[in-house]
Amino acid sequence: MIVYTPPKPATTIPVIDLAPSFSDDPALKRAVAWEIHKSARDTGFFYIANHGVAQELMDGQLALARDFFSLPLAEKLAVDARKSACMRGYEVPGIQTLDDGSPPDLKEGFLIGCDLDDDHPYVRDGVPNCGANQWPSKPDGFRRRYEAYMDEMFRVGRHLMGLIALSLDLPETYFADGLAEPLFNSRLLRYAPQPETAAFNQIGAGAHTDWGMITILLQDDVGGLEVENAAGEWIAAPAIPGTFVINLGEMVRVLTNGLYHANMHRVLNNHSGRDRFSVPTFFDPNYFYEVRCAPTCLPAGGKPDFQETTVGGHIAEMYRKTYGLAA
Ligand SMILES: O=C(O)CCC(=O)C(=O)O
Ligand SMILES: [Fe+2]
Repeated sequence: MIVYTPPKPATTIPVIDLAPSFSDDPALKRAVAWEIHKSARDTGFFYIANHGVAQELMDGQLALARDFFSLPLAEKLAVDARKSACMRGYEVPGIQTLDDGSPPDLKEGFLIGCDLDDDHPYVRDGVPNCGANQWPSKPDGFRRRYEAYMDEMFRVGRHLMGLIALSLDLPETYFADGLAEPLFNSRLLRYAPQPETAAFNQIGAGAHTDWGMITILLQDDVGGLEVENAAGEWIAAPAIPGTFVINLGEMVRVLTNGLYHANMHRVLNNHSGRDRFSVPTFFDPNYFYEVRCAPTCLPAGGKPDFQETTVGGHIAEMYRKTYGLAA
């Protein structure tokens, strides 16, 4: 097991330069993996810079969100997620409650995931949350633009999973079995300025932890994302030009026996007077990949504290809970 103790509760989220991790020099890769290790032991959040995603593509994806949400309501409702058995498409404000017990989130969204047609064995077998996307006819090129963005998210997601493996003293290819066809969900989000009439504790996105392995978040310059540190204080994760925010989800806790954190975070949009747009992409190994404690995260003879689980099963369960779909 790797010995490291975070010195004190974080007050900021670190920026990790990925450039050396694309080199063939193992020492350079390991140095980046070590930076990931430290932030994963701390808040489980870090920014990545020099990831290779073109600024144009990042700006274009935020523009796609703005263009879609600016459509008249009737056009957005043409792809209403409530019509989709696998929750794809437009999410009206208030449809999700990420913080159980609080009022619904104020955000408005659009969700895509693995695009599986009716003949796919998962769909035929009724595997929860599997099926086809609902693509809107406007704005122009919506599907092409979103898919081009996702190609890059797959590249970054696979690369990060390799670095996370290295950061745990595992081979870089440790997750390769599960990453040929990753399970992913990605969403466009719009956070209108919080109305004065909002209920107590009703915010853009209620406090929650993410459900899968890693989240790759693109955000505009409005700000409002906050992360809970080890002292229980909310610290800001403001926009830093050219970066993505990466955070670890609940599956990483299982993988590392709690060594790496999947911290609470939330979104407020109280002060800007503008809409905030963001694009979180949830990147995971395939649906039936079994997540269990990695051999390097247990002392010899130790028993893991967390039950092993499949990525897809856990995510489907969390959809049911947060969208009020529980049977
Ligand atoms: O919009 C954001 O900045 C974060 C969104 C988020 O935490 C989520 O969708 O899980
Ligand atoms: Fe989240």
